[in-house]
Amino acid sequence: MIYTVTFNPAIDYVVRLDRPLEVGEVNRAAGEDCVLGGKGINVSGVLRELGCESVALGFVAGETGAWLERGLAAQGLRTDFIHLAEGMTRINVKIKAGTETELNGAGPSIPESAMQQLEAQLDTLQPDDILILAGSIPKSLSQSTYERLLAGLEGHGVRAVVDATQDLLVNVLPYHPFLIKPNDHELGEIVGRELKTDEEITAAARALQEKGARNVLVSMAGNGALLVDEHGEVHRIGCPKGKVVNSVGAGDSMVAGFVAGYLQSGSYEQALRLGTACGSATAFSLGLATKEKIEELFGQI
Ligand SMILES: Nc1ncnc2c1ncn2[C@@H]1O[C@H](COP(=O)(O)OP(=O)(O)O)[C@@H](O)[C@H]1O
Ligand SMILES: O=P(O)(O)OC[C@H]1O[C@](O)(COP(=O)(O)O)[C@@H](O)[C@@H]1O
Repeated sequence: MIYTVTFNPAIDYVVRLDRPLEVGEVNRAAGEDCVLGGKGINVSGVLRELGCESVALGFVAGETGAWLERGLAAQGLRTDFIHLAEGMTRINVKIKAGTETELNGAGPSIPESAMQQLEAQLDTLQPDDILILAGSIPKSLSQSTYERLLAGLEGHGVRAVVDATQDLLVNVLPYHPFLIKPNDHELGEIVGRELKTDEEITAAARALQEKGARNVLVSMAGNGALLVDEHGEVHRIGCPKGKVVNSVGAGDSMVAGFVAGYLQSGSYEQALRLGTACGSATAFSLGLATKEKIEELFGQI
């Protein structure tokens, strides 16, 4: 079974302007949509489109949390969220005005008792299960939070996928995650320099492998992606052509496609192709990638 964990789920409030955003002024939207999101939840949504079952775990709170949970159930997603007694699941504002501006909320605090509930859920995972830890954590938690979960699972034979930034990601490397997926900017932040060429990206990805990561997938938005696999082989892929509508969730879609592709084929090359089809299918759609859009783009890669 595949489990995704979203510590800080979100309702993505996507607002479209038909002119550039004017900071400090009243801006009137041309239209708006609400998308139920958060990185792990997005991964679960795209996995479902690919015919892979998953359970979305994580923390929800308040009326927005109830809305999120109800909405995901209506979409047919399996969830097993922990309910926090205080606070509210955040609303993240995504402004599409030619360029994309994001305003992501802080999210509710997660008390130690709720952390322990999550650990009890993860204790039931079986060898060969896949655990996907994706997204930020509320400020109240330490940057060793993902590390703590992987330390607790050592020896269980669970394969971990981690999509996070900075220390939250770096701290899990000694636990040999099966896959990490920084984008090129996040990878640059980790190694402390701007990465401009494929050679520089490859060298930085290898540095994270030396610290313990098995496969490092570096996404580069419209420039495609680069994978350094666990055998040291470098795979480079571009993107299919299309009109970008909303790239929120493209990275999560790529993670879903990569995992599903690898489970189906055992091939990193195929995993990268399906990951790319899913990432671009989301970038070219208002919400997340659909099965039809993924199949259409997969045929073009
Ligand atoms: N503008 C785009 N055009 C085509 N494909 C895209 C675009 N943006 C993202 N994608 C696809 O989605 C993948 C992940 O996107 P990226 O923006 O790098 O992830 P993240 O959201 O994690 O920063 C890319 O590698 C690519 O396959
Ligand atoms: O565009 P990406 O990186 O795939 O992720 C998009 C998702 O991540 C979020 O931006 C939240 O990100 P964080 O958890 O890192 O704050 C959600 O609002 C959105 O659904």
